[in-house]
Amino acid sequence: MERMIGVIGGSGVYDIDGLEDARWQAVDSPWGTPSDEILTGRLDGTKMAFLPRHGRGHVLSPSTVPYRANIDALKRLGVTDVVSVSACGSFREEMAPGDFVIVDQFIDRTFAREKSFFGAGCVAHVSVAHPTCGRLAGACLSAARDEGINVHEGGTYLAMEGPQFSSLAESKLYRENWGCDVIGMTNMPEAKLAREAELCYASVAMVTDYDCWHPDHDAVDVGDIVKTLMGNADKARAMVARLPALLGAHSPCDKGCDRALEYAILTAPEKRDAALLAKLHAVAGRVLGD
Ligand SMILES: CSC[C@H]1O[C@H](OP(=O)(O)O)[C@H](O)[C@@H]1O
Ligand SMILES: Nc1ncnc2[nH]cnc12
Repeated sequence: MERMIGVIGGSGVYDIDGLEDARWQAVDSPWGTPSDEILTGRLDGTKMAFLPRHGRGHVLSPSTVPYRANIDALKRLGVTDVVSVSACGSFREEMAPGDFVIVDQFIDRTFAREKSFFGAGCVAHVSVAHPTCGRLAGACLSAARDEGINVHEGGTYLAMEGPQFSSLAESKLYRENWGCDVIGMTNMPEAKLAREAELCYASVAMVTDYDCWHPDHDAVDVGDIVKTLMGNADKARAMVARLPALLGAHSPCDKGCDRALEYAILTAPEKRDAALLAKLHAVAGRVLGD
């Protein structure tokens, strides 16, 4: 198997540069239409695929991003490693606007999204105790450090439904009682779906603001966010450009992300739903067979 790095670009990140043989291609998925066409090409010889999460021109809200179609489409293209780059608010003074956080935990407060490829007719339960891939996250950390970015290793990301930002009471709850470090609206269920699809997943959260808990920042202002976003997006592209050299050739994931479904499917083979199995072909074909 050949390594292919998939990058899901969040707010402000609608393309990546420097790809050889670059082309935007439509990918069909039985889970719906992905957020946009996918930009494919090679970087330092490594296969790359880039998908703008909200679509070019930012047309999709966090609740309407087709998370299942996106992950399925990346898997269909041959992606082995998914790097999510996202804008986020910060709950920590030391995680300042412009800093990057290599997220390693999530609290999922989203409620209006499809969260699994599995369901009636093929039930599966994967572990998300460690929802990001330590190896891929480590490469992102090194890439960001090498780029001179102020980057924090580890952090808990509160995934909220949105699209409105948090109230002050929510912001204080997440920060003071739940110990969260950053907040955003998109990494869930994306990370859960990547795990179900046996893809390594890392989340690079790029701080744009202090949410509303901070005494000097009364409310989140999208105008301020956009100013910070532009600088963050340039840094993200530079960080991504360093990943092929850091990751090298493909090898089985030492954290087991690529075998997440090994013992996850509970539905007896004779009770499985043929239509659902057909939809699961790209995501779970390794364990379901043909
Ligand atoms: C920039 S305002 C809030 C918006 O930005 C983040 O999106 P993404 O995670 O795709 O970068 C945040 O989650 C909200 O969707
Ligand atoms: N404060 C915040 N809350 C939720 N999502 C965000 N994305 C960027 N800043 C955010």
